[in-house]
Amino acid sequence: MSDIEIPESHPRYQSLLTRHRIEEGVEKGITSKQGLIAEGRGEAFDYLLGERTHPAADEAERAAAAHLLLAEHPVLSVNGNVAALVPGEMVELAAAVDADVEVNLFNRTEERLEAIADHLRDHGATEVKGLAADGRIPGLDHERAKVDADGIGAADVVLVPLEDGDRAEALGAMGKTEIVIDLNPLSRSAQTAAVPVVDNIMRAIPNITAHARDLRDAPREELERIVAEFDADGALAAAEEAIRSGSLDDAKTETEMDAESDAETKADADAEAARTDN
Ligand SMILES: Nc1ncnc2c1ncn2[C@@H]1O[C@H](COP(=O)(O)OP(=O)(O)OP(=O)(O)O)[C@@H](O)[C@H]1O
Ligand SMILES: CC(C)(COP(=O)(O)O)[C@@H](O)C(=O)O
Ligand code: BAL
Repeated sequence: MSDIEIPESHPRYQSLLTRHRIEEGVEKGITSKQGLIAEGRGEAFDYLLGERTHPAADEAERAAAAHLLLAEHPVLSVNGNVAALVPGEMVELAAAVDADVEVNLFNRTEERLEAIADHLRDHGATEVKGLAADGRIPGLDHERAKVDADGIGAADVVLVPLEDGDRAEALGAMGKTEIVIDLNPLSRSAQTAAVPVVDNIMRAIPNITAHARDLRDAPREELERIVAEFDADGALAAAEEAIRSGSLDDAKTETEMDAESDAETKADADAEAARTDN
């Protein structure tokens, strides 16, 4: 990694930190060079989204937590970018929802598989799947088809961050519920997901974990209600609207908008009353 220190006061500190983690990931043999390009694409969308978690993404993160808690066998898929950016956070989420962690790579090499598994173990993972690769996802011709039969192969809910739509579609065809994290609301993976989380993985994973901890003791009915009420198309539309309007900083939930409109009506009425009094 370059030795340049980024001051925390820099206005784009988080984004620069992210670049450095990816750069370091490449140097350690964890992230592919393609990962640098994928990071650049993600950054562009994050810039347009105001580099923050908007209310629709937070709702998706809560729905993701509910799905993971309800699952019989949840699995968190890890590629070279995910391992470089959020290794400890993925291990923490796995512990919070009792999920397996499985390495699954597009640019698959044995060296990188081993390096990522070691890196996850260094961050507290006790078991890392993906090295057996004794299962296959039907209908995929590339390396992402290789999965562990008792990992992604047997999962009912899979978290697939930051990757191509092909596998998201193929996993859906296998009847698995997919949670996708992708900053591009137009990507095929986000469009295919049961729960598209349009947010930076650096913010999304800790927030899903926080929701999971909050919901850990919730009755099953409440988790099922959160899952049933989640609107995937609405979440994608809200993200696209935030990008197009450039007004994410002002993005409000409907409740906030209603409250504001009530306040404005009251202010108008007060002003009118004051005029009448004079
Ligand atoms: N830090 C990040 N957090 C969340 N998403 C990210 C991050 N970095 C990159 N991305 C997103 O990850 C995706 C990686 O690109 P990839 O090439 O695998 O998919 P794609 O071919 O664009 O997707 P699709 O086939 O789904 O349309 C991009 O959509 C990019 O916006
Ligand atoms: C670079 C990456 C985001 C991940 O690649 P890997 O770590 O090989 O699964 C890939 O999906 C891509 O967009 O090209
Ligand atoms: N866009 C590269 C292929 C993949 O992520 O699966």
